[in-house]
Amino acid sequence: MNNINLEEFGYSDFYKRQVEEMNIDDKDIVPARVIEVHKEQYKVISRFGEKSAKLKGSLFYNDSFENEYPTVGDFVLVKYNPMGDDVIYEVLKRKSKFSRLDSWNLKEQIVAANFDYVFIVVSMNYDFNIKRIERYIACAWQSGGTPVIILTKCDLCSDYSEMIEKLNEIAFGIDIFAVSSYTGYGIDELKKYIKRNKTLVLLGSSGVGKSSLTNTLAGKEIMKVNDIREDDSKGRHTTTHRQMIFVSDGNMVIDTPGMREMGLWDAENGMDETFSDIEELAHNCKFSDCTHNSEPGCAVRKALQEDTLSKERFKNYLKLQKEVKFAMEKEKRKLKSREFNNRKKKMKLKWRA
Ligand SMILES: Nc1nc2c(ncn2[C@@H]2O[C@H](COP(=O)(O)OP(=O)(O)OP(=O)(O)O)[C@@H](O)[C@H]2O)c(=O)[nH]1
Ligand SMILES: [Zn+2]
Repeated sequence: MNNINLEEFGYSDFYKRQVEEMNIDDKDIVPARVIEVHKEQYKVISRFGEKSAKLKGSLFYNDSFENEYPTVGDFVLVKYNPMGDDVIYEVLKRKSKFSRLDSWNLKEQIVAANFDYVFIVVSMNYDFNIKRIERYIACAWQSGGTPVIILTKCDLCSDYSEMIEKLNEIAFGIDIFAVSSYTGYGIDELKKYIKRNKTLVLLGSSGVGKSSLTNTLAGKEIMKVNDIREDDSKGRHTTTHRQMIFVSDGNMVIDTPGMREMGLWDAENGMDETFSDIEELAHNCKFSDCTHNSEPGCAVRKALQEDTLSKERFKNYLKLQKEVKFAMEKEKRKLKSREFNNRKKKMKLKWRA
């Protein structure tokens, strides 16, 4: 691939101006966009095509990038190297970003940058939770992207007018779409976001249909969809490491593990509010770590017996709890081992110095 026009990949005046102000007189230093991040290795796209790149300075660790490590979606300046890896010199100011707190060193970790739209993906069949959607919206506005609400799996729901009504109350000025990746319903209306040089991120809990939607928009299978039985609505968490996905010419979806995790952190925080009645009951259980299974003095089971708590609701509570826990633990394990490796590397370098 050669002679790429980076503008088609979102390189707009906002970034161009930054570069102009730097007055660089080296012809080999060019703007590029980060499309993949591996341990020390990056993949960037510039006018010279797709290339491998490394950070300037130390191969392993670089203080000058401490707070500004490039992330997927970033526009950067690279020194073009026809013989090998390009060298990343500078991260340009971002127009939007999602970040989360790194659990190891409590630093901000940016998980996606420079997207235009934030698709808030909510499944109609069981995921609908207005409080959570409100938080997603707040998150999206804060990120600098434009939120769009997508209600998925509308083939499973004959009447969703009530959901739309509820959404209209909280989502001022935000476009709301009901779609089905199975029947294709509503997909055409989303096409206005699938434009050249636009970048999207998808925010939403596991199993709501983010991968399916991406595939449907692309018109081909780019992402693996894990089939679940609709009767138990459980999401699968086998999402592998993907990064920038090219849906159509110059239209991109950022899908990083960190981005997926955002939906989950939020789901956990949302547990309390969503099921505040059950959490409240649980306060009265004899044991503070009661699992509401067979422990004596369980207030939740008592409520179930007395029918003051519906079995259906309790089942949903357990479902969400299980989903969130499972996914969180997996992500945490991954994160820990990644951070452990990074620390090991830093230690080694200190040693050598
Ligand atoms: N009925 C119906 N099922 C759907 C639709 N879209 C996705 N599904 C199903 O929902 C399940 C989850 O879909 P995915 O696209 O993998 O969901 P995801 O949000 O990417 O999930 P994670 O990868 O776990 O984050 C799969 O079994 C899909 O077949 C839809 O429009 N209608
Ligand atoms: Zn209990």
